[in-house]
Amino acid sequence: MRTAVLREPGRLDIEDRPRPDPAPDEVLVAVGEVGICGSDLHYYEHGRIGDYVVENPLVLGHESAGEVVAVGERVTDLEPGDRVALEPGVPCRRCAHCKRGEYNLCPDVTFMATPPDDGAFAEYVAWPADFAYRLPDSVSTREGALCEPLSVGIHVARRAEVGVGDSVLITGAGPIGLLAMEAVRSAGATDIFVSDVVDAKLRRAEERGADATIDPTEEDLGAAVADATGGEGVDVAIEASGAKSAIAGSLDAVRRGGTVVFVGLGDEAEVPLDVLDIVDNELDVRGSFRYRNTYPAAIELLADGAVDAAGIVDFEADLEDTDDAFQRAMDPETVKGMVRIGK
Ligand SMILES: NC(=O)c1ccc[n+]([C@@H]2O[C@H](COP(=O)([O-])OP(=O)(O)OC[C@H]3O[C@@H](n4cnc5c(N)ncnc54)[C@H](O)[C@@H]3O)[C@@H](O)[C@H]2O)c1
Ligand SMILES: C[C@@H](O)[C@H](N)C(=O)O
Repeated sequence: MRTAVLREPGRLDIEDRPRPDPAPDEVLVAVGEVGICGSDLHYYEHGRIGDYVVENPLVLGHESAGEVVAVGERVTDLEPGDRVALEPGVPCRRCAHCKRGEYNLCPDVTFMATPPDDGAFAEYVAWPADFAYRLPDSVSTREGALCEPLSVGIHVARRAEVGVGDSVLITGAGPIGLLAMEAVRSAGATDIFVSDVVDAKLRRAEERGADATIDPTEEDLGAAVADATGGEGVDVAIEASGAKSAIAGSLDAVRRGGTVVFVGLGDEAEVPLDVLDIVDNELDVRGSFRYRNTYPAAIELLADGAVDAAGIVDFEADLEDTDDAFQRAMDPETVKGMVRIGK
């Protein structure tokens, strides 16, 4: 089968590899579409993310969906012909976190395209059947692949406990910020503000229904949000850029008693926080890491037409052109590129 393999930073080669066989609990999936994520781009550019270093050739891609072509002998609920979205992180199922149900925190997770585990820029992937979710006819294979970043958005909306009528600020209008916007809207948020430093991203957020957009290089984020909320601040701020200034700005923009959730992963891990401000204003400050139990909700939301995930896509490319597609995806105005492999 053909695969796109990262052998050294800045170079993806198309290579033949043996087609995997499904284990007894696995399905063999003919991959249809795969999204290019910021973390794929980071491995492509730098060959590492923090302690995860690409030491051996690595197949990138973890936002994937496709068609089941074979099932292992113990798989009873999927069959060849089913289209499925693949949840890329498979936890150990045994540790304390897994037992508590917070399997996204499992330290022994196998996560596609995270060294040393290969991802989905390949014609076939063998994957545990319970992490493959059947797609109804009303959900396209592309939308199935986008269940992954949508899941990040759903988890952050859940972590923020967004409620009906809430006002929400989202800093960063990349795929995560834009899909968090879809998730918080479907959770009942009515006033959604989005900030970004790239004009095209702000326009994109407006087209997709943001009530107001803010460029923090042109106006003070906290002041702009205060103006728009009668001086009070938003109920919830979701930080989805990783930028140091947005981290501080999201704390300024939230109302007393409000909630700030950090989902962005910046290059700088240490950022000064005014703890007295957090205490005095009784803020809930939380992190949000990947997701758990979100795929069924993502698929339901897509099937109901409650969220638009495919609308974030700027372009698609064939597997052979994955390297070019990565170059295009690095343009700051691009939100999402997809690689089409099969049906
Ligand atoms: N916690 C998790 O589980 C998780 C999962 C996926 C991605 N992430 C992280 O979430 C962040 C968003 O992911 P993405 O794929 O959308 O990334 P992205 O790089 O495509 O989007 C980030 C956006 O933030 C904007 N930005 C930069 N500086 C800003 C500022 N000061 N204020 C407002 N916006 C600013 C950029 O212009 C860009 O549009 C990244 O840091 C990523 O690493 C975290
Ligand atoms: C969750 C996923 O989208 C993210 N890029 C990660 O590797 O953690």
